[in-house]
This record gives sequence, structure tokens and C-alpha cells, in this order.
Amino acid sequence: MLKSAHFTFQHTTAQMDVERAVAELRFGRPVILKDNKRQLAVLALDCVTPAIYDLFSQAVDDQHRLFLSAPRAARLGVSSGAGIAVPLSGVGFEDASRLSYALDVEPPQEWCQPDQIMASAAELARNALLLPAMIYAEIEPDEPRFGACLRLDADALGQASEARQIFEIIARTQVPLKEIGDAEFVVFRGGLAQRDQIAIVVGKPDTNSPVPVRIHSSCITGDLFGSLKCDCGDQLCNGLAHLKEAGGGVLLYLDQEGRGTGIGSKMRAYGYQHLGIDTIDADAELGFEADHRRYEAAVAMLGLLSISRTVLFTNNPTKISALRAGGIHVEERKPVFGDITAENMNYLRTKMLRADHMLDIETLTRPC
Ligand SMILES: Nc1nc2c(ncn2[C@@H]2O[C@H](COP(=O)(O)OP(=O)(O)OP(=O)(O)O)[C@@H](O)[C@H]2O)c(=O)[nH]1
Ligand SMILES: [Zn+2]
Repeated sequence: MLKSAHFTFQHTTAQMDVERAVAELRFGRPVILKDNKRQLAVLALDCVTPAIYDLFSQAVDDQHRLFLSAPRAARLGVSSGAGIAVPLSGVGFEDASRLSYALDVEPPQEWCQPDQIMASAAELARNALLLPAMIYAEIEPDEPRFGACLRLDADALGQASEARQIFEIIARTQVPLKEIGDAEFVVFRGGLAQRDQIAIVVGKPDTNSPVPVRIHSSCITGDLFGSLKCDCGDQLCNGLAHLKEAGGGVLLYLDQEGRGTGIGSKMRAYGYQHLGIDTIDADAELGFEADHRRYEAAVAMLGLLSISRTVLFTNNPTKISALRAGGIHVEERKPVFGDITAENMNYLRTKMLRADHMLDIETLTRPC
């Protein structure tokens, strides 16, 4: 309960400021990112129209640059761990866009190391589920043309990160499921974006022993519509079935579509995959690392369910290390498979060979 005498709306938290900045970027508005030395006006290319692009370049006297992440730079043939900054003077919206995500683009003739603050800008784009391609320029503190824009301290991102682990249970109730019968849905609210996450409790797991747990990341195409391009739908059903067979357990259904890149980017990446590029390189063309998921929410959710010891159903070593890093004991790992089809074979093979997923190498590498 709020104590009304002390409560005011005068302050925001770093978490709120970050979320506001995310909303501004998604509306195609600049955010002013600042540290104690300088301030940069930053726009997400993903949400910019040609008219906004032109307006921005006029406002910064054509001194804008394009930040591209390390994976995108590498696809352009430039190796730079911090990404690159490409001068955009005289470069129009179409060419900036092509440089950001098109295939078979010539490497930029000129580039430099990006300002350090751009790491925070890329992190904002990640929270916003936008391509990490940012248009930016240094501006004067009192620049009136950006007077109405949101200002964000670059430090706020680090501070807001703590919120990733803060959740509360806001609802729990029984939902009978076709395949496994009674289950309890537990809804958690919190995290950086305050989005709701769910756990499905099958049976009555004994939290004094290692609890069978499946961590599943959302896949709208596979989970809901039976896409043949991946194994997610099968893994969701089989995961729940394994929990039931094990005498009860918990499935965490995490809101991290497209390995954390969002449905828009996942579908763009599919477009590139149809041209023969594998799942990791397709994401890299768009500027993404191989996997953008985080598991702080999973750790927090297990904690709220009083689960500290698990038998984890997964083929993905990152999930095991992420839980362990969060203080959850993974006492055993059990596999969870889906059907291997002509359509998902290359995807599974890539996960096995390039992301170390524990899949059956013999079956998957046999030519189809
Ligand atoms: N970016 C991208 N994401 C994909 C693609 N195919 C599937 N995904 C996403 O990959 C994730 C797969 O999630 P999971 O099945 O939980 O995880 P996993 O990494 O395969 O690990 P385990 O199933 O536990 O072995 C989901 O977020 C999907 O939306 C793809 O081609 N590109
Ligand atoms: Zn999938």
C-alpha cells in the first residue's frame, strides 16, 4: 500500500526512463543519450520514414552517422568488436537502409569506431526489439531543435538492468489442457518492460527434490501455427508431456520470440533464410548476435515458485549455464526433441554445429 503522505509523481526510475526511451524510438523520435561529456541525438533506423530521416539530417547539419553492430559490420566485411560508425553526410535514406540490412552491399568506404555511448543505444534497440542500426549525431546541450526529445543518461541502462530480475506473481489458476489434463498457469509481472510471463505447472512438483523444468522461448510460427521451419511446436508439446511423465514439473514460457529479436526481425531473417543463408548468418545480416535471449526472468520465476534444484529439459547449453549463473542448480539435463523434417533439417543442423546444441549429429548430418 502506498503511503500517500510521502508519495509523489516527481521521480521516475531508471527502468521507467529506459522504457520511455524505447517507446520514443519505436515512434520514430530521437532520444538524447548523454554522459558527463557529451550528448548524442539517436534515432532507430528501423522506425524512421524518409521524411524523418531528412528532418534529422537537416537538424544536425548533415553531420549524422550510422551505427552498425559488430555482426552487421562483419557481414559487410569489416571486423570491429564495438561495431562501426559510418558518416552519412550526403547519404540518403535508401542507401543508409541498404547499408543497415540489405544483402550483398559494398562495404562502406569510410568508417570509424563508434562513440562509446552507442553501446547504450544498441542496448536500447535490443530492448525495443528493433534492428541495432542507429542514426546519430552529437548535439549541443541547449540545441532547441531537440528540445522536446526525451533525455536519457547512458548509465540508466545499467541501473535499469537490475529490474530484469524483479517479478511478482499476479495470478495463478487452473487451466485444463487437451494433451496433459490439469495444469496451473502462473502469471508473473515485472522485468524491465513489465511484460507478463507465464509458467505452467504440471501436477504437484515436490520442490524439496530437483524439479523437472522446461524453459521454452515463444515461437508464434511453430508453437501456434505448426510451422515446419523449426522444432518449437513439437518441443512445446513434448516438453509438457515429459513433465507429466516425470510426475510433475514446470514449463516456463518466456516472451522471447525469435531468440529475443522479436517477430518482425525473425520474419525478415526467414526472408534471408529462403535465399539459402543459415539462421545465424541471417540474423547477423540484420545486425543481431547468434542469440539475444536472457534468462534473468527464468531465474526469478523459479525463485518465486520456490524451485532451486532442477532437472532441465533442453538441448541448449546456454540455458544450463544461464540458470547456473543465476544460482539455480541444474542437477541433470534431459533432451527434448521434435520431429526432424526436410524443412527444419538445416535449421537444426546449424543449431548443432554453430550453437553447440546437443542434437543427434548422425541423424542431422545425414544428407536428406
Ligand atoms: N531469430 C530466429 N529465431 C528463431 C528462428 N527459428 C526459431 N527461432 C526462435 O528460437 C527460439 C527457440 O526457442 P527454444 O525452443 O526455447 O530454444 P532452443 O534454443 O531451441 O533450446 P531447446 O529447445 O531448449 O533445446 C524461439 O524464440 C523461436 O522463436 C530463426 O530462424 N531465427
Ligand atoms: Zn520455432
